[in-house]
Amino acid sequence: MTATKGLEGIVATTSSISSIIDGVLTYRGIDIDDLAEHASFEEVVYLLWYGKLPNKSELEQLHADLSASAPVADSVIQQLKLYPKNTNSMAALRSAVSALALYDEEANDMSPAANLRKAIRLQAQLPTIVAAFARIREGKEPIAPKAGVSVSYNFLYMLTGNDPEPIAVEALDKALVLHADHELNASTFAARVTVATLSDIYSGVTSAIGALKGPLHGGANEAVMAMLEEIGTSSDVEAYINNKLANKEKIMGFGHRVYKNGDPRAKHLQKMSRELGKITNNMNWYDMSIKIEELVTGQKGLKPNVDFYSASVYTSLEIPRDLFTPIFAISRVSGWTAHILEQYENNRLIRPRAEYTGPVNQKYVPIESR
Ligand SMILES: CC(=O)SCCNC(=O)CCNC(=O)[C@H](O)C(C)(C)COP(=O)(O)OP(=O)(O)OC[C@H]1O[C@@H](n2cnc3c(N)ncnc32)[C@H](O)[C@@H]1OP(=O)(O)O
Ligand SMILES: O=C([O-])CC(=O)C(=O)O
Repeated sequence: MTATKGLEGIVATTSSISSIIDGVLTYRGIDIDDLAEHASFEEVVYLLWYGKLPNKSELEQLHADLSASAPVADSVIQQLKLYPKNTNSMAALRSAVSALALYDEEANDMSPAANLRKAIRLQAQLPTIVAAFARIREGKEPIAPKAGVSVSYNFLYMLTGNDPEPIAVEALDKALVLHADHELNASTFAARVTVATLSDIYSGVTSAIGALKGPLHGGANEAVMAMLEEIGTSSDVEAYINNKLANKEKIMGFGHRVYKNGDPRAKHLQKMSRELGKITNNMNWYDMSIKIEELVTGQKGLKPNVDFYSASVYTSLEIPRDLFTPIFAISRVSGWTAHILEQYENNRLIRPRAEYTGPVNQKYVPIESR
């Protein structure tokens, strides 16, 4: 038995949800470029869950269901108020999502219909939790979700209490479309491993949030912004990046386990970053990002991944840096739940093997002889 480090190249499941073939990302067979251009986030959520684009009435029903499910149990909001004010935002989200299960009477109902209802509640309630957490830690009251608006609109509204600008809603919506699913990435795999024991959907999503939090995965978008802030201006980019590369340090937001010729989502986010920079009259983050890309791609051949330009996009939308990864979760919960439902449909326990590298032929030594 020989281990493959990081399971690179191992095909661990079949799935009909999303694919990356020859560098092309599709959701249910539709190219991400097509979806980024034309689809709303809710259409993508429907596509991931049901395997087809919704017609008008199906989409209206999904909007209505998400709207009706967006309010979060008051007990969970009260718990958020008890978290230390400096709690890591992904730790808060992980804990609150785990707590949602305690107040859901269907939490352990494993029927497909109940699991779909829980997927809707999870999709609807993650934005409410993230926005409530962001306000509570600033000493403000959470804002109740608004009925009849999109997930993107509602999230921005609940964050600030103001009706967001259409351009901001459009930008966030496109970012959510781009982040919704990604084959067997680490957090989706974590979700599938958890529910393959026939554990519940809340346990699966809680595992996934824990996996997304790390800086090698979803946490990279916050690390990118921390880097941009640390560098400060375009004129300091070259020295900073050269020094990092000389020290063999990783540049966050670059590289990918699967894409070696570039992440197809990055160009959409780069374009959004430029457009939002122009609109907000602050091209600094975009200009720095372009310079970093030139240096890292030029010297290492590494291309930006989805996390790189999303950092400057969210900053232009005036979203605090430590909400970037929770926003990733707000989008990716659509993919996680689609994969969880698919796992339940055709389940088998996921239990690989380890190549043992420890000592052999050891004997128990009585404690007085050690
Ligand atoms: C949504 C997402 O999860 S997208 C990924 C987000 N993560 C990041 O942006 C973090 C930075 N990137 C990375 O750490 C990696 O590229 C990963 C984790 C994304 C992929 O990792 P792996 O497939 O395991 O590649 P691995 O880390 O082994 O890198 C291969 C080589 O490229 C180098 N490399 C990979 N990424 C980077 C980077 N961002 N900066 C500098 N060097 C890098 C590694 O140091 C390694 O070099 P070596 O062979 O000389 O040791
Ligand atoms: O697929 C991966 O390994 C990481 C990624 O880009 C994602 O989850 O969107």
